[in-house]
Amino acid sequence: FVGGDESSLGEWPWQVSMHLKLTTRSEQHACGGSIINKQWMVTAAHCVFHFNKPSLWNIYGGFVNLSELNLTTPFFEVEQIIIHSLYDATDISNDIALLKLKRPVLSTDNILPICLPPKENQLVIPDYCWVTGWGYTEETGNSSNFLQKAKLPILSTEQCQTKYLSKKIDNDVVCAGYEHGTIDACKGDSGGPLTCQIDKTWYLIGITSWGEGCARAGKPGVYTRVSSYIDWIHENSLQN
Ligand SMILES: Cc1c(O)cccc1C(=O)Nc1cccc2ccc(C(=N)N)cc12
Repeated sequence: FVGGDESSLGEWPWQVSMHLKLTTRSEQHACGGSIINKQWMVTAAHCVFHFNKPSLWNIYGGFVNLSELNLTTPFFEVEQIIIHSLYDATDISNDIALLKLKRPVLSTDNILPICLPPKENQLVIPDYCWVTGWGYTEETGNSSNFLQKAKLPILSTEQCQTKYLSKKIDNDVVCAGYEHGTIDACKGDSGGPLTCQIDKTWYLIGITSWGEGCARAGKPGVYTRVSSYIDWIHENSLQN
């Protein structure tokens, strides 16, 4: 995340780090994700599209400092990966996936689910919301050890379309960012949450998806609009 501040433990208890196992003994943070109930988490489809074997992933929750993790740190294993059937890598549409965890998440002070918004836009989204992640701190940089956070202004669909004239910006995404750039999500933040506090409750409004470069002026971040996928989430994450 570019231009953010360090988060404290328990501030974003739904945030998880998805570690991709490259070899039997090495893994690395690849994407963020959000816990939505005791058995399921949501992330971006582009995080898992080429790595859709559940055994490739170790999910870490309840911490803010990546460098604290070691081979004895407990993690959640993935039982099932469900990628939206309409995910399209060319225009990065329907960039959403569900991961079923092998064991239920026991909520602690530092691990709690985030609320899903009601479907369609029944909620009034505030002018500013929060984005968090361990992604690149510069466009050509590398991941941050500490979970970063920043408050970003929410753009209207029309405003965002004017920033990306060659792309399709519709109501299935939500854009966030300052006109001058400077503060923005980046590679490695993908799949993580855009959360808004509405009447004292935190809701998962967006999933970090893409942007042209990172923190560039006039190039806001683009997030999957979660309220457009509530039926899909409920249909696919049946808690049996
Ligand atoms: C293509 C690319 C890189 O290779 C390295 C860093 C960034 C990029 C890039 O253009 N954008 C991106 C690539 C992958 C995930 C991204 C997530 C968020 C944003 C954002 N600005 N909100 C940009 C992303």
